[in-house]
Amino acid sequence: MANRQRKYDNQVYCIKDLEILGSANMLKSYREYYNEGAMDLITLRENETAYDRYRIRPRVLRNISDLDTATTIFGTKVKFPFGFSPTAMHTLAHPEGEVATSKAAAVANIPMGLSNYSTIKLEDVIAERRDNPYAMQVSLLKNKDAMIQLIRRAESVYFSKVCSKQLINTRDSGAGFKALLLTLDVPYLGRRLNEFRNDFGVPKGMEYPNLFPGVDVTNLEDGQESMAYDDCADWAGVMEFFRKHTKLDIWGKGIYTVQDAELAIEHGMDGIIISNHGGRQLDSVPASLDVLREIVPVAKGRIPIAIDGGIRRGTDIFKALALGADFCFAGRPAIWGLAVGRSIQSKIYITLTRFTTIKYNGQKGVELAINLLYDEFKTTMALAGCRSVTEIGKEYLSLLQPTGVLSKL
Ligand SMILES: Cc1cc2nc3c(=O)[nH]c(=O)nc-3n(C[C@H](O)[C@H](O)[C@H](O)COP(=O)(O)O)c2cc1C
Ligand SMILES: CCCCCCC(=O)C(=O)O
Repeated sequence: MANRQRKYDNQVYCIKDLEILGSANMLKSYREYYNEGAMDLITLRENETAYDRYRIRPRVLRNISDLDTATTIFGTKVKFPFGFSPTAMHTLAHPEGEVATSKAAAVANIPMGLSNYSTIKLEDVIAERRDNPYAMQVSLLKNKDAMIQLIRRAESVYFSKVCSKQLINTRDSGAGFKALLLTLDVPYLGRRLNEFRNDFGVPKGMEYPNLFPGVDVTNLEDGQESMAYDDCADWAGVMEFFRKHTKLDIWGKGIYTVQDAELAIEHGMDGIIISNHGGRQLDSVPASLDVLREIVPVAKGRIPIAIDGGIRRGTDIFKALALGADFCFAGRPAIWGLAVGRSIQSKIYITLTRFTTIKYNGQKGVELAINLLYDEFKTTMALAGCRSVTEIGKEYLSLLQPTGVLSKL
């Protein structure tokens, strides 16, 4: 039983349970903002179901006693090939918001992408020394000053931090922001019908303290120019701007085609995330897993390839790696973990004999999400007979044809 954690809080045994319990803890308009996507949700659904078309082909008697799930991303060793995609406004799911998500990611030693629409200052998200890597997501805006001040702040958290009165160069420890994730697929926001139907809005006085510090975003007029997306952006201009303003690695997030993967390589990006924004931008685009299969034959080994969208199980992570991804991210599981955290009560000790109960523990909810995926991934590796992440390859998968026939990849 050593490899199995049988009892989880609140009867949550898999990410689906987490989704159900977390969703029940949220207001309808917030729940639908998080869980739904663009138009008829075709891509949103396919992101998940694409994984079900593959079957794992285990090998036996492989001596998996030294099984190692570790890998590297953004130049840093992490616990397993999984991290959090940047998602906006975590405080709508839990009052501790991105701080809770960050603490859980740090405890687990996995990477976290921080949205530029985070509702907590990036300096507070990384307030203590952490050894896991972070990536700052940047939307391409017309307002270049907003992006430049964001980059400066992300870099200064990365380069120098005072810990226990000692100045630490976090570049050496692996902590802090190591990369920018440029969101390439939002020249406009997608049409999310739930937001129209629910008249989705954020609470009065809310800010995006990383992009527009001090601005009450609920007071802005629709289409406010200072916050507008850059609909003139092109490859050369974007790369020139970011290379000029940062020393951090530059990853492109929102790659949907082989042609754009080629352009990312040609323009010297440091990595790509194959992503359709969790089905929230253009509906009817293919599942990200199907795009991965097209991109791997031309891009593998030339640029690090990550994927997000629909990853809900350890077997999904295994399948993406077997199809050639170097790393996997997911967005919504962190949100559901935060929301589940609303009903996790924790006892904290004040002295050796007295303790108090904290009602809301967002960090514990997010840790639950990570632990589930980690346990499932480790179990999958063990049962498939893979001792290290680099051993996972397409020989461990078959494609299940609609006829029921299994075909080799
Ligand atoms: C509620 C929500 C907010 C998001 N906000 C951002 C964002 O601010 N910037 C960004 O680049 N992507 C954003 N995304 C997209 C995620 O980074 C990621 O691509 C997506 O969640 C992956 O799909 P998954 O949720 O199925 O794992 C958001 C996604 C969700 C669900
Ligand atoms: C003006 C705030 C927009 C936040 C958008 C965040 C996002 O990308 C999402 O998918 O939602």
